[in-house]
Amino acid sequence: MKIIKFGGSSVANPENIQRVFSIIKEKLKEHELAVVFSAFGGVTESLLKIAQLAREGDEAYREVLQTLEEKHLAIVRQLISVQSQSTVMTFVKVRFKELEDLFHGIYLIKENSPRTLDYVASFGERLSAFILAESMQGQGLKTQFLDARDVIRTNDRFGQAKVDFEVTNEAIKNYFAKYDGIKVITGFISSTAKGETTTLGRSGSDYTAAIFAAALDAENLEIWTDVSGVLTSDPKLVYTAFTIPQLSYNEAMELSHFGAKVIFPATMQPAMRKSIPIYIKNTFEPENPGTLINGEVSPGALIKGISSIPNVSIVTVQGAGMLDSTVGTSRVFKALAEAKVNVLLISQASSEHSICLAIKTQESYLAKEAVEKEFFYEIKSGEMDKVILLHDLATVAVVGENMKHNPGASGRMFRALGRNNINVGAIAQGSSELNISAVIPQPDLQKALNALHEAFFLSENKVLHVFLVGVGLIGQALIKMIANQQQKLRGDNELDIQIHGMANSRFMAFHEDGFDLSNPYELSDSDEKTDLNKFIRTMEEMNFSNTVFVDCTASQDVAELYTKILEAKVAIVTPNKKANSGSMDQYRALKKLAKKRGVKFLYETNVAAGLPVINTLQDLMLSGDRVIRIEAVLSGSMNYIFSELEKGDPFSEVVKKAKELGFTEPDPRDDLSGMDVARKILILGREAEQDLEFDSIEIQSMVPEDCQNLGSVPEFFEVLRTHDIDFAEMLKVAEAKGERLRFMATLENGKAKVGLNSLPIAHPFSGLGGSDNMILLTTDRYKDRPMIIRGPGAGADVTAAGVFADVIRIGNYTRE
Ligand SMILES: NC(=O)C1=CN([C@@H]2O[C@H](COP(=O)(O)OP(=O)(O)OC[C@H]3O[C@@H](n4cnc5c(N)ncnc54)[C@H](O)[C@@H]3O)[C@@H](O)[C@H]2O)C=CC1
Ligand SMILES: N[C@@H](CC=O)C(=O)O
Repeated sequence: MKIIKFGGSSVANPENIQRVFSIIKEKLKEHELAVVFSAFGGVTESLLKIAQLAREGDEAYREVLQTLEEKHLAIVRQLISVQSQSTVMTFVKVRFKELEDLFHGIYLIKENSPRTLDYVASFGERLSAFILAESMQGQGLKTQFLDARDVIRTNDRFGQAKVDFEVTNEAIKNYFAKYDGIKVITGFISSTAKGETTTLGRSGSDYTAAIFAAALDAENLEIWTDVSGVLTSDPKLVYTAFTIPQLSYNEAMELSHFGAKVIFPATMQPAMRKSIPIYIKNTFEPENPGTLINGEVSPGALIKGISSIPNVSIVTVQGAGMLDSTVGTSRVFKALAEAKVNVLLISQASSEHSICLAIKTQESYLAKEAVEKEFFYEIKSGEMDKVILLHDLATVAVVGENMKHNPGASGRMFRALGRNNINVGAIAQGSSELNISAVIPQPDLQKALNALHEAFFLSENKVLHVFLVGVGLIGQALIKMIANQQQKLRGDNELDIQIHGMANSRFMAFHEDGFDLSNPYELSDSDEKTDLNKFIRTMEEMNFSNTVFVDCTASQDVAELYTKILEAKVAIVTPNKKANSGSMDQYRALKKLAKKRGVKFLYETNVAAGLPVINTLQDLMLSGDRVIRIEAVLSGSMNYIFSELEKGDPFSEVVKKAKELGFTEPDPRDDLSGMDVARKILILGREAEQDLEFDSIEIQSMVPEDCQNLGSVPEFFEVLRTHDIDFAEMLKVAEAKGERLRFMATLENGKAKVGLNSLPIAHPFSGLGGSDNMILLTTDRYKDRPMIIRGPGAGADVTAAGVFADVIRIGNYTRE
């Protein structure tokens, strides 16, 4: 014998009901069955709502009741053939007439006792199970409708009645011995010895099914619902959550205590006592094996699932009065029990001076009142403090029997939370080592769940969630690189990089599961106009763990958002120099903020694209070196322009070519004016721990005066042409001296200079061609011969590769 139970969503409408019938018919091929039904979806809520309206004297109750009757009659019409409809129609109409009288009574006497409400609610299952039994009969199945009030005996605690198992088990066995056919049973309802209708409380229909399974020593119990079993975490918050194939009874109970909603612990008890396996299955995906809950502890994974409870408060009771812990603690719990406050988690410091309780926020005020009343005199005398409430919190719990005697689970849990800057307010671990739970800030809940899910279930693959602003030359090259390397990184590096948000100056788009990079997304297809604040808001709302904001623009507006981004504990990677070349105070503030928030702010490509200049300088400084002098060619475009000029092409053409090759800034005047190089030497100076402001840099501009204030770049090129001859002349003068023109930056004694230099052929910079950069670092340690870093310092690929390397660095940093 199998007991199968279908919840309200499974029987919400005729289409779903037909699915249920198919499942039943399939099962009947191999097993004897008894079926428990909940009320049709939404019916119990409607009945209770009508009772409330009637009690409030609101005549609208009649209309809602009529709609409910029509809903049932419509189901009858659709499920039962015209010839067989009349008995069922009469059954339904008689029940609704009774309900009408009942509600009229409530309307008149304005009273809704728990006893009345139980009776009202009972109609939901009585109607659904009867209609479904008749309908199954119509489909050729031999059924026997059973109103569970005839067999389940309870006390008179209306709303949450306690079952008398001795009487109930006997009655069930007798009933099953007496009647043939598939028993179609009302869930949720029961009765007292006096015949008063009672209900079994939350998830009462599951409980009904478990009671029957235990009484009949069923082979197993199947709970059919609208999700595919118990998932590793809440799928609305963790998109990678998956079905747990098997759970022990203890694991299932622990998961549901901490918020997993599929099964309610009390309902499992009767089946658990008899070691009856419970399957949680999905009516809408019957082929999915779902979750098996039984007495076994399956080997393997350290934990089975992660559950959470939102809207939690910490209630702290403290003071010398607690020092006699046996008395203090017991008085706290007595007061809470009397106030019917449910305690989710308890944490007590070894000093026994205080006790910390996690309680649902809506009950926390009651808890405070109850405890302060209990300790009234101690608080008055100063022996105890007033109860402290801390709100806007949530609990997360990792659950699994394999944590028992296996070190590492708590380390992994708190490392994952710590790496994601999630503050832990209280911790508890039962001595059974079945769960470790922590209280965290509510706004961090989704991030925490994802971080834990990754740490425990996807630990081989660290997921990095990227939000990219600036999908121009560098941004596009970066996307291509990530797309090409995605598989390899997943395999060899166990790093999964997903892009969830993209924006250029016109449009933005988001993808919760990550864009499919093998199929490039065109931002122009998005109908969402770029709004940078909204971009950041959406990124925050997605609340992923390990989030990286990548800025591939040259925009000041984007740079100004960095503070907000770092405040949100999101890492930043950028080739954009604007933020680091603002004021010294701002530069320091960003670094300080990143450190404070524990997130990375990486900008290796601010100087010399992908060449390792900034990291090298930082390493030198960290290891105690001191920079004496920096001499450098820091502009790929300017080096290209002046070295190509030597081949005889006109200056304006060479500049155009540098732009086409992706060496220049979006506006090439930023290069020619020396501004871009000035920003770079400023950043290098600051990395060398020197206090430098942009205004102090001596800059020689190569932009002719009449080109400076022109609007568009094409206009600029037009006018620049008229100066080709001047640049050709400049080159001629240098060549006549046997020298080369190179655009250089120097920093010495706190003074930075940027400009064009005529250099002897033997100078190391004279040999530089193409977009090459060269940086000579003279330091205390590299005094006789400077350290040299040389290579291509501009271009889409080398820059994107540098940005990519910074992103990967963050992936490695966030790894356990
Ligand atoms: N080209 C190179 O070799 C190197 C470039 N860089 C830096 O990389 C950055 C990007 O350069 P490119 O890709 O060449 O520029 P680009 O002009 O090709 O692309 C810039 C992108 O940013 C977007 N954008 C601009 N302002 C925006 C705003 N306010 N909001 C949203 N999107 C905005 C544009 O729509 C475009 O998609 C610049 O900061 C540049 O200095 C750094 C090292 C080398
Ligand atoms: N425009 C720059 C590239 C980025 O920094 C250059 O020419 O070097």
